[in-house]
Amino acid sequence: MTAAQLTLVQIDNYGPWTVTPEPRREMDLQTLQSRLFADLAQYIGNRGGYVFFTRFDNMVAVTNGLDRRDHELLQESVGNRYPVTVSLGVGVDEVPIEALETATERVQAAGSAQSSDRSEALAGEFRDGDDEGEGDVHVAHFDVNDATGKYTDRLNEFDSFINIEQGYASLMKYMREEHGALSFFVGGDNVIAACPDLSHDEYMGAIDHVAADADVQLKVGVGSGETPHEAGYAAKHALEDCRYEGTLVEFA
Ligand SMILES: Nc1nc2c(ncn2[C@@H]2O[C@H](COP(=O)(O)OP(=O)(O)OP(=O)(O)O)[C@@H](O)[C@H]2O)c(=O)[nH]1
Repeated sequence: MTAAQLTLVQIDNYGPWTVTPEPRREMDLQTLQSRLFADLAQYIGNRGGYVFFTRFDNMVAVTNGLDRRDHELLQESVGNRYPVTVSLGVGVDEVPIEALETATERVQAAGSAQSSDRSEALAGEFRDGDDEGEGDVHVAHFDVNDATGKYTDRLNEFDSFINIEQGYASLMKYMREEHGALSFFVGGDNVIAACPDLSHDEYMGAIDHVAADADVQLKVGVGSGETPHEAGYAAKHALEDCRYEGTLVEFA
């Protein structure tokens, strides 16, 4: 059986901190946020997980392979090195959005995002990493066809960005609503999605939808594995197969 373990990372009481004792310089906040994301990417990535920056004050991670102790150490390390702390909620489900719902409810139950009483909450269930038979996580790596020729080499960066973001917005909504999948922009023209077990036709449906809705042509490689890294790495290979075969959907 497939099951994704999702972790919501939420900075504790960040809103008030950004304006106390008076508004902080924006580029200092940007530096903090991007460094925190980089640290999470390294910590979680080294353990086979994936993390996405989403809104920076809240980040979403796929943490199959990370146990409670890994989460505790992450909180301790952030707390030691940053002027902010993070709360973590963890959920497990075949459908990624359901796992994230559970993870989110657990953080919300511990207190508001803007409560000075909540600090380093950790709540959740963890997949048993010892159980090899527990099943795979599915990762889809979407990429815009010839983004370089269509956008990067032709348009200014802002208009390229609008085109890519429109495709992303269309895809993320469709995948969430139709399949409970979570799609995240990861830079360039790339979107990585944590998905349930979907068929070739279901991925084709997503690609057709984005082409009609946002006039952006995607292709996708899909991989499965015990950890997000294994699944995502296989997905990258499948995407290379798309390039080689000239196809729009390939499974590793
Ligand atoms: N995050 C991430 N970004 C990537 C990856 N591969 C490419 N990119 C980004 O995507 C941009 C475009 O690269 P490609 O997707 O290879 O180029 P393309 O013009 O769309 O060509 P085709 O994908 O072959 O149609 C690059 O400048 C990178 O920023 C990847 O595996 N991960």
